[in-house]
Order: sequence, then C-alpha cells, then structure tokens
Amino acid sequence: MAGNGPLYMGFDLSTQQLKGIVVDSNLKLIHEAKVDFDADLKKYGIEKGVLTNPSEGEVFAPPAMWLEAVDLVLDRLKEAGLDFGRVQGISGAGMQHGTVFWSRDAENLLAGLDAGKTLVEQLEPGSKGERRGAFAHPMSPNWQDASTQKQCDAFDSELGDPETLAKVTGSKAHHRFSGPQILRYRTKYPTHYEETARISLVSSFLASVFLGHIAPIDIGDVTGMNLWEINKGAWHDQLLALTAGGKDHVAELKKKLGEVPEDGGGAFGKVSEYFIKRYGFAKGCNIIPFTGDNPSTILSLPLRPSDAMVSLGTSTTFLMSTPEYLPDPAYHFMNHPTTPGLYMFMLCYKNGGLAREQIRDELNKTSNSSSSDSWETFNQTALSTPPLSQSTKEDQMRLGLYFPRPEIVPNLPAGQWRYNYNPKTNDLSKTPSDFTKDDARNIVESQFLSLRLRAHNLVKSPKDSNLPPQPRRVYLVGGGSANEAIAKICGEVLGSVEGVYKLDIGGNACALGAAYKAVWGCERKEGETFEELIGERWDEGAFVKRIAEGYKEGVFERYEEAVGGFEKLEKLALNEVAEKKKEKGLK
Ligand SMILES: Nc1ncnc2c1ncn2[C@@H]1O[C@H](COP(=O)(O)OP(=O)(O)O)[C@@H](O)[C@H]1O
Ligand SMILES: O=C(CO)[C@@H](O)[C@H](O)COP(=O)(O)O
Repeated sequence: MAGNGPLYMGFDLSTQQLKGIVVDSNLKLIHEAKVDFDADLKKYGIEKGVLTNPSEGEVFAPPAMWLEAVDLVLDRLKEAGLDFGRVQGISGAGMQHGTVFWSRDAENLLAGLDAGKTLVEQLEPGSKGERRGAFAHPMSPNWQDASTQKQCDAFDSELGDPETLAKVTGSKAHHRFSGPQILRYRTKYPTHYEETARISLVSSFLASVFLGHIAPIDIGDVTGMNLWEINKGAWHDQLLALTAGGKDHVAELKKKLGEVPEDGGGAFGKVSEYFIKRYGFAKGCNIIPFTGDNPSTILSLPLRPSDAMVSLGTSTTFLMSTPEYLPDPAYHFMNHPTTPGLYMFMLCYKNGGLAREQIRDELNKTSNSSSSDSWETFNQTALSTPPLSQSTKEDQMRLGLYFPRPEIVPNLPAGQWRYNYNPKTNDLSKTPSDFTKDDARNIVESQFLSLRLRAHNLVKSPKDSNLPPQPRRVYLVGGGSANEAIAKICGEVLGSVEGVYKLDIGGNACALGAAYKAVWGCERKEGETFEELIGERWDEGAFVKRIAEGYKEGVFERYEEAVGGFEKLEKLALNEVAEKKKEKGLK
C-alpha cells in the first residue's frame, strides 16, 4: 500500500473470530484480516468459537487457540502487504468478562519469547513436561457461561441488594461477570487458583501478548466485573473479600488483578521484541490500553448522547454514550473507555446472532432456494410478514421469546415462548410453540422490543418536535449489520428521527474503534480528548451509510402497544419457570 506515514492497528478478539484492522492517521482503512476459529482452528474442538459443559452451564474457550490466532492474523496481514515498520500504535478489544488465569511462569515466558517459534509453542505446557506453560488453567470462561447463579446470589446480597450492587459497580450480578466467575474458579479449582499469579480479562490478555508482560486491566473493561467501585475508581474491598474467601485474602487477589490506570489512552509500553523480530514492527510501536469489545465499538464513530448503537454480533448489545450515571439492575453502566465523566449504557443479550441463525436455518430447511446467500429466505420472509403478524389492525399481535441458550435479560433458561397478544384487552393467549415462517420477523421484533422496553429512560423526544421519545440515529454494527431486512425492522420498532445507519468502511466496528484509540493514544496533543481528535478527522459522508428508514408514524405507535404485551410475556415466562422450579423443589 503506497504512503509512508504512521499506521495504527486495532484488534477484536471476539467469540467467533480474531479481527485485525489497520488505519492511517486520517482514519482511512488500509488493511484488514481475520481468523475465524471454527473455520481455521477447528482442531480445538470448538463450535461457534467455544466449548461447553451443558451439565454445569459452562461455556469456555482455550487461550491457546487465541494465541495461535494472533500469529495467523499477523501472517495474513503480512500476505496482504502490511508494512509493519510503519505501525506506531496498537490497541485492541476483547469480548467482555472472560477471564484468563496466568501461571507464575507467565511473566518470564512472555518476556523471553523466541521469534523463531510461534506463541502457542512457547506459552503452552511442554509436551514432555519440560515447561509448565503460561496458564494456571487451560480454559477461559467466557461471557456466555451461565454456571455462576450461586455466586451471583452471593454478590447480589453482599451489599444488601441488587440495586446497591448496581449503584456501586454499574451492574447487578450477572453470570458472566468476572467477580462471580473468579469466585467459582477459586472454589472449583483451588489448586489452580493458588498457582494463578495474575488474572486478565480477554482484552488485557491480548494486550499482554503484544506487550511481552502482563498488561493492566483497562478502565472501561474493569467495570464489567462486579468488582470495581465506579465512583471511587478503585477495587471494592468487600466484593474482593467475597471473591477471595475473606478479608485476609483481599491483598492477594488485588495483586492477581493488578492496578488499573485511569487514562484509557496512556501507552502501557512498547511492543515486545518478539513482534519486532518476527514481523518487523517498529521498535517504538506503542501498546495502547485494550478495552472491552463494546466500549471499543462505541469508539468507532462520534456517538452523540441522543444516538444509539446496536451491535448485532454473537451477542446483541444496545449501546449509548451518556454523561448521566443512572444505574439500575435492569441494565449496565460502564466507564467510557477514553473520556472521564462519560459512561457507556449497555443492554446485552446472549441470544443474538445465534438465535437469528437458528430461525434462518429452520426456514432454509423448508425453502427450495438455490441462493448462495443463506439469509435470503429469512429476509424475504421477514419483510413479507406484516408487523406483529397482523394482517389487519384488529388481529392479535404475535409475540415471542427465542432463547437457544439461557438468556441474560431476562434471566431465563433456554426455551421458546410464542403468544398472541390482544392490546385492547391486554390478554396473552398461548399459540402452538412450533416453528412457523412468522418467526423470521417475530424474532427480530422480539429482540428490538426488548431493547425498546429497557432503553425508554434514556431516549428523549427530539428538541422542538412533538415526535415521541426515540434515538436521533440508530447505528448498526457487527456481523448482522450487513442485513438490510433486520435494519428495516429495527427502524420500525426502535424508531430514530434520522434513520438507521451502518458503518460503510467495511471492517469491524470494534476493531476500528480500537484502531482509532491507538491513533488518539499516539497522536493526541496535551489534554486533547478522543472526541476532539477523532471528530476532526471523521468523514461522515465516507464512513457511514443510511440503510433504513427510522420513525414511521403509526407503525412506531403500534409497537408501543406491543411493548406492553412483550413486558407481560416476559413476566409470564419468568413465572412459568419459577413455578416449574418450585414443583421440582429447586430455588
Ligand atoms: N447477512 C447477515 N444477516 C444476519 N446476520 C448476519 C449476517 N452476516 C453475519 N451475521 C451474523 O453475525 C454474527 C457474527 O457477527 P460478529 O460481529 O462477527 O460476531 P462476534 O463479534 O460476536 O464474533 C453471526 O452470529 C451471524 O449470525
Ligand atoms: O457479554 C457481553 C457484553 O456484556 C458481550 O457483548 C461480549 O462482550 C461478547 O460479545 P460478541 O462481540 O462476541 O458478541
């Protein structure tokens, strides 16, 4: 690629892939490459990037696979012609909440890597026992894990109630959050916990690999752990005591977790010798804090407090950047990754892309389409189905919940619920729970109705207009943002005064946000904020594309009626599950 100015790299280590992206100082996309774990690293036995132990609700992945993906994605960037010597800054992101447990040998192994060998060859245990390896535990529990209900109950009651925990840490306790996860790890694997020198999140794990020593946890991602006191900017000793097994063990756990620098743009150090010698990175290449995938995603464009972003990845997440801290057990508040005083509002659903794929695959079983696009039948069916399956306004509304995995919001086990809702009488009536073609539209409506139900406190009516409260714009990112049928239904359910947009510079918003963070961390003037630097260089016309209408009078109001029925359906499902548990004598 022509040119000789500095380049910046951003990585996204997500559930199913490792993506690498390269931009120049003007935010222009120069190179991108990715490793798909199922396609490229099947030998690890993963499916959709993970391994599972359903009997305990465990979901995890081997850090060894991620190490192999790092070398592979850099080889692919080399094949794409990247001049590594021009790279002046690297940042990245990782799926949130996942934890990596480093051994006491990790620091020495990371610092002493031989550029003639691969990362996994040197950081995994020696096949002849000659090396214990860098990990005290061979697996990393990830955000899809649902094995920590007992630990979550303990976290939710430790400060009195979930509301207080949400106020202090930004969230109530969640199965995937690192605090409950580390508490379960300590009790299930006491010897491994003892041998654990440091604990990283997936984001700081990846930073450590590039740094050549264990990197701090990032100020944004740390607020996805139920262990960090947001207003104090410090670890919460009482919650650490719960996790570590008592006050006497707090200091030891703090040492494993490490310090958390406040500045999300301050370099952790220079890239490790391994990458300079093996790939030709510049000696002065800075490692800028790697953060969580969602905090990184909101950096991929100048998101205003009136905008909303929906990431249609493996998870579905709804993200807003706001100066208001309004914690509530129903959703998450996290530190903004670059700007003190701003927060990231987040809703996260486990049943995102995989749930939509399940309905897509059911449809493809019965369609005789020869299209190479596996989503074509799904899209045509969804768009040919009337909103809420109502052929006339008098018809009942078809509502559903579609959870192939246990869901986070609401906290429900795997299952499907399909009901008709009469908005006039506010009655729900059960419909046959078998798959029907209407499910294509109804699953997308269901996912966006849940977002609309829970985000209503944060969206406002546009200034000087009598339009109902809704986002100014909705930006779609993640793999599903390629789907214009989903975008259309998104606009109908969520509204948006200016419409539904997507990033149009290809690549992956999360990795792009990380690359922009590297630009800011390396090129910012004294006191210059991320918003100021990126805002100056952002080319709205070239970087985003309007892909669907937003607010549609009449349709938006009809979905408002549906929101009431949807909330009632969730409560019905929660009661049904509670009754079943009671019958079985379970708590
Ligand atoms: N054209 C499409 N329509 C709908 N969903 C899509 C489309 N292309 C990809 N996806 C979805 O994108 C998801 C992967 O998105 P991605 O953001 O790469 O995930 P992650 O970051 O979680 O690894 C898959 O679950 C897939 O269902
Ligand atoms: O758990 C969350 C956020 O709380 C998920 O958003 C994960 O951060 C992984 O997301 P994907 O990018 O793999 O969908």
